[in-house]
Amino acid sequence: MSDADALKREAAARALEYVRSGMKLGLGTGSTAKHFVDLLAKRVEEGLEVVGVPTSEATRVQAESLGVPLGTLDEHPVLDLCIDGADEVGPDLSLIKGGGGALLREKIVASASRQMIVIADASKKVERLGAFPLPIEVVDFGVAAIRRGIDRAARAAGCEGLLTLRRRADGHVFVTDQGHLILDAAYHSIADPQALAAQLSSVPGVVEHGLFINLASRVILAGAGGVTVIDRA
Ligand SMILES: O=C[C@H](O)[C@H](O)[C@H](O)COP(=O)(O)O
Repeated sequence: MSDADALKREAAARALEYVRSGMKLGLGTGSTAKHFVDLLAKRVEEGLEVVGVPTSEATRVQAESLGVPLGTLDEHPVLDLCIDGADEVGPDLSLIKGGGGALLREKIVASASRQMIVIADASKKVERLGAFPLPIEVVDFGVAAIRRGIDRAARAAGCEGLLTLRRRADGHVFVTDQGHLILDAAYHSIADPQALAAQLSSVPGVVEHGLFINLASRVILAGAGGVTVIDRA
């Protein structure tokens, strides 16, 4: 296991301390959330009773293969706790998510959860969001027009940057679990995430964006010096 991976697992292990028997859990997506699901499965084997609602097909397949009981948001519209990774964590615990393309289901699940705990290695903590390209999920219709709409909206929030259509490693266009496309926006530095979020949400054809504001209640960061837990003020 690489050093970064060991830190991700450490953060995931700490998050498990907040899980109680009987809880309905949102299960995040990505390499850090994968560690959490793995550790959770071991606790389930030992008798912990939980129901997980996965935020992606990848997480569903992993959790299912490890024997974690799963349900849907239709069966459980309110979840006790959602545990997920992040691509960037800002000072007020606002986040950029969607590096793995799961932002839409992740945001729906996080919004349906009483609490969201973000787990990450300490390198994800930033002074200002935006160095990580912001994923924007769009419908597969009129993408050139949607791009123009996004550019206009972003400028109104003080952001400008190249939009890149996400592709898979094999060169094919990346399609999300919901059948949409992703434009990765290189804004570099987002001065007002709330304003940008509102602007992007107003563009027809934008399904969701990777700015998660006022959703994370707690962030667990694992770094060389140990684990830090930060609660939203
Ligand atoms: O779409 C993917 C998610 O938002 C991930 O939680 C995020 O990209 C962080 O992933 P990782 O834990 O692999 O860095």
